[in-house]
Amino acid sequence: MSTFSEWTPADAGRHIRVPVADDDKYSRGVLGVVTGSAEYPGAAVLGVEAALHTGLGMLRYLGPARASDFVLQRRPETVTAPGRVQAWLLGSGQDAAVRDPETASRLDVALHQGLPTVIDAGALDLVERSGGPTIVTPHFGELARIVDASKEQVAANPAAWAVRGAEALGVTVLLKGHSTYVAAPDGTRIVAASAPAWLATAGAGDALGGILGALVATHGDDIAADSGALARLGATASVIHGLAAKRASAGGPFTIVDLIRAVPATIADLLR
Ligand SMILES: NC(=O)C1=CN([C@@H]2O[C@H](COP(=O)(O)OP(=O)(O)OC[C@H]3O[C@@H](n4cnc5c(N)ncnc54)[C@H](OP(=O)(O)O)[C@@H]3O)[C@@H](O)[C@H]2O)[C@@H](O)CC1
Ligand SMILES: Nc1ncnc2c1ncn2[C@@H]1O[C@H](COP(=O)(O)OP(=O)(O)O)[C@@H](O)[C@H]1O
Repeated sequence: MSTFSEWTPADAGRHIRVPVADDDKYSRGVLGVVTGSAEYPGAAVLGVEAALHTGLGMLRYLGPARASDFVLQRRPETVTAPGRVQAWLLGSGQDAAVRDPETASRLDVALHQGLPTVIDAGALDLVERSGGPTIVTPHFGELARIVDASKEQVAANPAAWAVRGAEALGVTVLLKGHSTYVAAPDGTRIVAASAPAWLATAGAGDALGGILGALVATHGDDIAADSGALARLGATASVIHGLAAKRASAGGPFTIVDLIRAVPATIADLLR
């Protein structure tokens, strides 16, 4: 049985890139995002919001028109024209069974660029086409589907199934739950457990995807140099997400928009 090391706030603080005087919006990192659908436009809004609150140079949103309209209404900072990106966030709020042809084509183009890629929800079935360093973010039900197990089997031993997933898929697996297990094909094994159970609410995973997408877009060099970097960034995203949830909660319920609003102050605390 592999040993998972616990990711602390101090570890997370060391994996947040702070802009320097020479930076511009391109050097900080550009994230391309193909998420959301006519059925689930809210997932696109939450992922974009979360990425922008985590900090990055630019976000290009290239999802379906209905979702794009909502994203722009909420975040006019978003760029909706195609162009160069350093990383991709794909799949949140999409259903593989009803994917429209334009979104399918945009996912395909993204997956073939060989860039660091975060794959969530409806794009999980496309993982084999991903040409770059890849991290997938399934919940128990989604991992069970991918590795052909039952949800009960995964729930009974999530650490072991995260490892099995990483071995079977050959990519880094971030398995979401009360404790989040991150396993990479190179043997990196990390667990993050900072979230209150109030976080078990719709849209929480979409926000995690955005936080992770921003961290991946701003750490291109580290990811190219180190096969365990994506796992460490995944665990960092999970710690930021969990601590922002705690801050939004203050012991009670909260909305995912509240969690996202708490992300900048959470990051500032981690950097102190
Ligand atoms: N505002 C928006 O636009 C939102 C949009 N969203 C988007 O909706 C899409 C569908 O996502 P989804 O997770 O609801 O369904 P899906 O992947 O088909 O699950 C399959 C089965 O797995 C199980 N299961 C589910 N969750 C589990 C868990 N945490 N832990 C363990 N098991 C779990 C459960 O099986 P059961 O327990 O019923 O046997 C379920 O039936 C997706 O694209 C997402 O991004 C949401 O993010 C919400 C906000
Ligand atoms: N009981 C729990 N305690 C703490 N965090 C949880 C709990 N259940 C789920 N989470 C977190 O909430 C998020 C749920 O993600 P996901 O299932 O993809 O939801 P959605 O698709 O609705 O966004 C994950 O980040 C997971 O780690």
